[in-house]
Amino acid sequence: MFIVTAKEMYDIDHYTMHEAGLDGKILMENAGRAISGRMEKFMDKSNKITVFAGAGNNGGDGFVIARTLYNRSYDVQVFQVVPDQKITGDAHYHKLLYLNYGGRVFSSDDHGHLVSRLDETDVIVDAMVGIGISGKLRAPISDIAERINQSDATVIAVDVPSGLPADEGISNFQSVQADYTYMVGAAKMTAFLESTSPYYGGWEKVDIGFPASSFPMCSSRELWGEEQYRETMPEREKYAHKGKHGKGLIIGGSSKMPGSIAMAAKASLKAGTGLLTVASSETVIRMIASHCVEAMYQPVPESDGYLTDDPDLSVSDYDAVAIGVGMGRSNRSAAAFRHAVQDTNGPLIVDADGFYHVKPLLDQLAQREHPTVLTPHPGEMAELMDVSIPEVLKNPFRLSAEFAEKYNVYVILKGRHTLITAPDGRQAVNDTGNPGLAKGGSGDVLTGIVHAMVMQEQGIFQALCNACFVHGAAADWMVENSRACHDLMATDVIEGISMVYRAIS
Ligand SMILES: NC(=O)C1=CN([C@@H]2O[C@H](COP(=O)(O)OP(=O)(O)OC[C@H]3O[C@@H](n4cnc5c(N)ncnc54)[C@H](O)[C@@H]3O)[C@@H](O)[C@H]2O)[C@@H](O)CC1
Ligand SMILES: [K+]
Repeated sequence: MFIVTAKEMYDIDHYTMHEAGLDGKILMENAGRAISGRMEKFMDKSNKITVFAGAGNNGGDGFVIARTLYNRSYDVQVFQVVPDQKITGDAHYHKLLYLNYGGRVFSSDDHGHLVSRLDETDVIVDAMVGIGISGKLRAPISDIAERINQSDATVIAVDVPSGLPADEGISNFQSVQADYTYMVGAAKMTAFLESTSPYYGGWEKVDIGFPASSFPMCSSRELWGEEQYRETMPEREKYAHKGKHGKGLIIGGSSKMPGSIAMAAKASLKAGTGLLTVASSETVIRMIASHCVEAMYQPVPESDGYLTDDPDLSVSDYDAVAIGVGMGRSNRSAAAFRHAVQDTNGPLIVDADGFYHVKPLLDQLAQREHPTVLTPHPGEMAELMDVSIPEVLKNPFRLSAEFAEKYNVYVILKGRHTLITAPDGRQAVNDTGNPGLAKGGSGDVLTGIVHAMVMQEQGIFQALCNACFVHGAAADWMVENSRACHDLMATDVIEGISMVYRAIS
């Protein structure tokens, strides 16, 4: 499923109508019919349905929904939230059809009727404003939005809850709070932002007949879920040997945080790494070796509990190197970091305290011939980019793309909707995971899975998307079957990896 901005959606519309030749009225018919069909799961024939229709094509969708439901014997009334003369074009065509079928349209200026109808309404259809919104919701629609939000009815939004644009970048907005949103043709960016996604309620995409080829032409952003995982995750060959699945190195750990690297190592092995070496201080190795017996260990010198550089550590001998987990922010470790950036001869994954060390080396990352992967959460991303955390949360798509392009890195911006970005601008939002992952250790496990995935036979971008998918799906499986979000531990997520591999292939 593609994720679009308003401009991209209008480009898809334009292509469909003017290049492929499908009439806009038919698209609107398809949208309204698809939504009314799916809405029926929320209703029965005794329900009263009130449709709020605006002036644009979003309102047009509303008139099709009203006609379809009216024609199926539902008790439907439409409240038009703009004067008659504002309803033009395809929306006007569908308004007339609705009237010709016998439907009734009222003005939202008739407050008495509006209030009494809302009192008895079971289902509200919000078709006031869609992705054509500009700025904050204006009166009278802003007042009606407030009334809708106070009502006890089930609120179904058409395309987007009225008040939200498709694009990221907003902070001052007022929106209808939907229980469920049917997004038309493609998912909209605001469905994945921390501040706006809750207004969508549950959601799904409805297909209205846009040519499949128009989406990749207009957008390079998609939602990564089970379908994409199944399509891209490589199968293990029958005669594969351990060397085929990657010879990996993880560098990190400090005496204060020995667990991090242990979890990353376990996750890496569990996710499929063929041969794993853990490079850490002797103190850390003593603490963790019995917890991860499958790994090999390479002691490196330490100072005051922190790793220092070991010039003899041959980072170039490994297929992929992960560095940073549990490493701490001591400047004693800076040289070890530079060593990994300069000599790693394959994908380099940087996480956690690694960001502190990598920041002065960003220009060097840009020169690396092999992929570099950074896995920050919004706070770490803000520090890397010298912007505020609210700024990152407001513009995650744009900031990740700018950063990835500038420094030639892959970025995994972690969060409720983890966003994966490639240096060439491709982006994916991961579809799995739950609040149980908001806990110390989750990031270490993700690093381990990413480390394993980049060594399997798949494109690097797909590898990162699949790593995020497996991480979230493992957490989901555990929460569905044996844990709750409260008690889910990072080590449980490692256990869940097996279930994902067994269940989805
Ligand atoms: N072919 C198409 O163009 C299709 C469009 N579709 C629907 O059309 C929508 C986009 O249609 P439009 O481009 O006509 O735009 P919208 O219908 O989303 O919005 C435009 C209307 O909203 C009003 N408006 C804008 N900002 C406002 C604000 N801040 N406060 C109050 N009112 C405001 C404008 O005055 C205008 O009347 C999509 O969201 C989708 O629902 C679907 O029917 C599929 C096909
Ligand atoms: K809407």
